[in-house]
Amino acid sequence: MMRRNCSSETSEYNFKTLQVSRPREFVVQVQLNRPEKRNAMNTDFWREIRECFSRLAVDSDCRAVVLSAAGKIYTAGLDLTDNTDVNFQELMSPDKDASRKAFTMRPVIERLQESFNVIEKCPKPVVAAVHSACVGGGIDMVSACDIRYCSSDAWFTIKEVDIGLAADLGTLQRFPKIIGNDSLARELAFTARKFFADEAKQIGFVSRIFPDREQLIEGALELASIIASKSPVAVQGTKVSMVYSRDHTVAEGLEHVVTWNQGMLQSEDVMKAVMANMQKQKPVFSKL
Ligand SMILES: CC/C=C\C=C\CC(=O)SCCNC(=O)CCNC(=O)[C@H](O)C(C)(C)COP(=O)(O)OP(=O)(O)OC[C@H]1O[C@@H](n2cnc3c(N)ncnc32)[C@H](O)[C@@H]1OP(=O)(O)O
Repeated sequence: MMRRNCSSETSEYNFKTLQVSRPREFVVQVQLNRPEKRNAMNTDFWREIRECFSRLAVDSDCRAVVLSAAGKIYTAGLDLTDNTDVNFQELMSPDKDASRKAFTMRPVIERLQESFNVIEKCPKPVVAAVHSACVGGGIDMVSACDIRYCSSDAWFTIKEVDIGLAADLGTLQRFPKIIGNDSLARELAFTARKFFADEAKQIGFVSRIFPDREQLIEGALELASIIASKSPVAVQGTKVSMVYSRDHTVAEGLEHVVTWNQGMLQSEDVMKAVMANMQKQKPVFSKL
């Protein structure tokens, strides 16, 4: 496959906690980049990941995303030292009425949820490339991705019960559907038991394991590159339809894709793809 290396960092994605680059044609790599704090999710992160994926959603030079992380581990989850978004001390203080504190918390949690919902709403497929530890909020995040790959040293924990919380950023909603085993999902969420790469693959949480981080990133970029070589109209329609269908009946999903394709079948990409297929050539699709 032809590889145009566009590895330079992109000036339009200038963040403190994320490093964004374009390592392959139409592929964007978003790297969690606070390694000294084990990529713990602080207030800058919650804002930046929201901004980043909102922009990628409408970036015509992006057709697939790899979500990786710099440093020793993938992520330690919620930054337990940052009380900007969630101030546990203030919440426990008896000075303010409980229901008023609850009303204040609601939009805060909704905003944090949106930080990962944007990954699912982004129509470009997102491949999570997980090495070493993926803790708490990390499971929320990668559960919102389309595909998960990991390295053989990876381990995961739905850690929230250990800090006295019910996970509230998507794990409890998405994880059981990903693994298709409600009993095991509950076991892992009730106990915070660590599960390692082999079990993650066996239960369907990740689809491939690579020997180390380097080969993991290479494998994830290769996959993203293949996805990016296909019609963006077809790929993005496929993601939108699969996300919709997960949460609806078969009949509703079919109705949705009829409505989608009654417009999208008019795409020039259909003819280009068919012709290229017949002529055994590689199609070139214009930007979307
Ligand atoms: C409304 C609620 C929204 C979201 C909720 C999400 C829930 C969660 O995410 S629950 C999970 C919370 N996270 C944890 O409990 C993990 C705590 N960290 C660890 O267990 C370990 O750090 C480790 C992940 C296993 C990694 O170990 P190691 O590689 O040995 O690193 P350390 O020496 O422990 O840490 C290095 C450095 O990073 C800081 N750090 C690590 N984790 C966090 C964290 N979660 N929050 C803030 N800071 C963290 C650690 O303090 C060290 O900092 P120094 O300045 O070097 O001391």
